[in-house]
Amino acid sequence: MGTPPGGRRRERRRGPHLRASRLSRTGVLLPCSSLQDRAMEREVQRVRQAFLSGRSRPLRFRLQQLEALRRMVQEREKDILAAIGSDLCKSELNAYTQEVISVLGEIDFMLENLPEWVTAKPVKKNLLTMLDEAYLQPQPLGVVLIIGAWNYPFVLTIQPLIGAIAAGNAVIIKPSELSENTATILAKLLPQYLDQDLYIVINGGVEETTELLKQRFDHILYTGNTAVGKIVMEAAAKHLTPVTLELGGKSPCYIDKDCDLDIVCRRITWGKYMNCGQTCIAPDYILCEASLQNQIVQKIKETVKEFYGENVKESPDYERIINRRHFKRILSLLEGQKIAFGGETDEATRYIAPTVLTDVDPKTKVMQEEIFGPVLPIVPVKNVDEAINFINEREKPLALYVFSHNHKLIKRMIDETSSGGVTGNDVIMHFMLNSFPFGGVGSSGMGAYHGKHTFDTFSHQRPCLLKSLKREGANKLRYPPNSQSKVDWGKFFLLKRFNKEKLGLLLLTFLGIVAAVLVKKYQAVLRRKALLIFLVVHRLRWSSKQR
Ligand SMILES: NC(=O)c1ccc[n+]([C@@H]2O[C@H](COP(=O)([O-])OP(=O)(O)OC[C@H]3O[C@@H](n4cnc5c(N)ncnc54)[C@H](O)[C@@H]3O)[C@@H](O)[C@H]2O)c1
Ligand SMILES: CCCCCCCC=O
Repeated sequence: MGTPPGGRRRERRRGPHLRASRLSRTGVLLPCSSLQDRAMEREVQRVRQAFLSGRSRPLRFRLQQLEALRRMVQEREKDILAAIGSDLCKSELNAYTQEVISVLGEIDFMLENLPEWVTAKPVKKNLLTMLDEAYLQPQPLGVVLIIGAWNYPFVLTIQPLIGAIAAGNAVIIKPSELSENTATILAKLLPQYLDQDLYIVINGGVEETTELLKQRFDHILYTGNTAVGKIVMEAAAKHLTPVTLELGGKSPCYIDKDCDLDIVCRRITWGKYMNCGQTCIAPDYILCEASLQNQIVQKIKETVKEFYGENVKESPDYERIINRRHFKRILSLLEGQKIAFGGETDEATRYIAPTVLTDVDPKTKVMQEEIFGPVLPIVPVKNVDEAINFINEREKPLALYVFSHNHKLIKRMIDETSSGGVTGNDVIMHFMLNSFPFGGVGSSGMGAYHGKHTFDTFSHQRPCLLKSLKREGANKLRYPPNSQSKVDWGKFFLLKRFNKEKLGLLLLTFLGIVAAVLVKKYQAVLRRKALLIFLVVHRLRWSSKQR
């Protein structure tokens, strides 16, 4: 890992030093802005040409690229863990469990399921199309832009990449400049393992991201804050590019009286202070009855000691705030608050101790913005009704947590509120199940990914209807001149619903036709005649019922 916890840390220059270099295949950038614009355009063009060559589409190629990506993660594991470690002061073990495992699991899942996902799926047909071929064919969208976040800089960039490759797209990856070491290692390693024209990394700061966003993409997946999410969506709108926005928000955590507080506080402590609170789905604040407050503080305090020892600063499991700007922002949230526990800070190492605030006034700053740091406010409420109102009066959060032995209460919370995802009696864990789509709702985001959902996000489900140039007789019904009889036939074909009995009858008719096909000489004629007789009989019965 990089700088050891508690050791001296150098505040790195971010953005500017990345900008002060030339844009190349390994993802570094030019100094002069007009040169940079053109270079950016050329890079996107190069990726588009590679996509148009068609080589990203065959299943075999996608599987090979995913296998190469898995090899990269396995062979260069130490470098990847060191980069993550330097960015967030994270131990190798934590970097592995919080980032690398999910990536490996996602690649394996794709490799296992991709052959099935890429195949065309037949769809249900109606009377009009029953003799035609009708199926959905997933197809790649084209050139996808992935803008990553710094808080889990590896998994939040590579997990979408896996799905984009699986879906057959070309991809431009823009890692966050705040996690500079991971950004650099991605730009170095990816071209060594993946097709160098189809999948490229572009590094840089806000200026470069702004420039990049002027280009036309076929989909943009952005992970980060809501304000930048709006900038991304506005830029995408200029090209009518669809977006997936993985944003943040204040994820509430309601603790009911009827629960086991020891277990509840252990789970909350884990989810809140992991990665020093810099987790998009960390419980942002607690809602509970005032009488529970002191016990919760006490139990969180005990758990912090159990997890990180007497001196949290020395724990290899406790990370640091990403930069000075965020450090100062989090400190400003403590002003005027009652610190029940924690509150120690060290600017030189960007250390903020696990902290709990009690009796927090909802009007204060700490309750107005996403905390994204190791500060946990407790807001007392009278009961579950007040908690539900509290949540519903605010923006829709990315996650919601509710703790109770009372299953009905949990269900009620789910029914009467809205959030990107929910976990009952735990935190974070819905992120780990890739059959769930991961994403927000309202101001916490739009669209989702993980597992098959990523494949779907980066695919177009193309409806394909293949008709024969024969059987023109039936088509006469839709050609002018129109008549009442044609309208009646049209109504029959489009509005008629068969119940199960009638479907059975239809099946029998077809079986009869099949038998006829086997024994008779003129099978095609027979089949059409039998079908016609069946349809005429049904149409007449249906018309007489209508009257
Ligand atoms: N939903 C999720 O999966 C998820 C995951 C991680 C983080 N988040 C959210 O991200 C937020 C923290 O990340 P952050 O906001 O510090 O990320 P950030 O500021 O690093 O932004 C991420 C990317 O946006 C670009 N960017 C920043 N400002 C820009 C601008 N003005 N114009 C164009 N591009 C710009 C950056 O270059 C970077 O690549 C939190 O709100 C957190 O909840 C969400
Ligand atoms: C093991 C925990 C991973 C959590 C990742 C959350 C992504 C959002 O910040």
